[in-house]
Amino acid sequence: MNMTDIPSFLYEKISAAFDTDQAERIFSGFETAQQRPITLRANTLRTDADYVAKELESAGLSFVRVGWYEDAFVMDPNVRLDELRRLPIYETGAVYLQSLSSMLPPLALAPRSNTDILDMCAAPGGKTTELAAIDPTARITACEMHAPRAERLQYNLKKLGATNVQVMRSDARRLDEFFSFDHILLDAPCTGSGTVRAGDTTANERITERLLNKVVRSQQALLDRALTILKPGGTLLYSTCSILPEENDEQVLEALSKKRHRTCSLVALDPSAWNAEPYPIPLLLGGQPETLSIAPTKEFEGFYMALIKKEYAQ
Ligand SMILES: C[S@@+](CC[C@H](N)C(=O)[O-])C[C@H]1O[C@@H](n2cnc3c(N)ncnc32)[C@H](O)[C@@H]1O
Repeated sequence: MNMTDIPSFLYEKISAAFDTDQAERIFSGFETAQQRPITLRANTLRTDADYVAKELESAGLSFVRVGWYEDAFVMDPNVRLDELRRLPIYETGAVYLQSLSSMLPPLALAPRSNTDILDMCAAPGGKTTELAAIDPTARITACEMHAPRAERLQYNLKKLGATNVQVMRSDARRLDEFFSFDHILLDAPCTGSGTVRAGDTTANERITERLLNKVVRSQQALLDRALTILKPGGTLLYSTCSILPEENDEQVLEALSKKRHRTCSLVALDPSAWNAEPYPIPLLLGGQPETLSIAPTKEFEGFYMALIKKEYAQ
């Protein structure tokens, strides 16, 4: 493989953070990502997965259903975006184009029914709408700081029929302690290092030390706030589409080491929940045993998840 196809900063970071086998897996994942097929989620707020399957078949678009999630579809590599976008199921919000990795956090959070949920960094709303579909009885607050992205979020919520969601256009780092939630999804801003495709000429300018330092600061502040406004007895799912330990395990362990968060601890995520064929999740090895790092592959973006529980104070 030609290493000049991978951003040089990222190449060095990955080589330093992982053993040779895992680093090679990541680099070859970036290579095969060039052929990543389109994936989508049936939006059960509008329809069900069998109806989506029938509509795709009658449009002559081939797909494979995913073993661990009945609403997930992997399209044949020959299916083009414009073919999908023309379909009534796309126009009416019966499907949402979403990567397989990014379907995992709402499933891993697995909210109890009829609870208060905060999606802290929500736009464009893939995971918000998935949460809304998982539990239409939930009261979901979707926070987004950037105005144009908040508008996109609002648009997607309406299109997909997620009526149990309130949008809050604010900086989630400053959410008042007056708010509290049973479940929080913190899908943090990140370098996007897991989504790199070899040969992407813009990635070298995008993924830099400066960006890493900026997102690490923001992740720290967001995680600190999330742990503060999580209700005792509640759970927080932290995720990034990065594979760098600075944004993932190191970030989570640093937050949990703070005295003020002593009632919070990691809950082990069980990878066997997403092990079914076809498309079992490809795990990266060597991280914290309770958390999950997903290797970039042809079908999956590199991704990270950690689940945290807050106990009642003694
Ligand atoms: C990784 S994206 C979220 C993707 C989204 N969860 C989804 O599944 O569609 C991170 C989002 O967080 C927003 N963001 C970044 N910093 C924020 C902050 N301090 N408060 C609220 N939103 C923030 C960004 O504008 C971006 O839309």
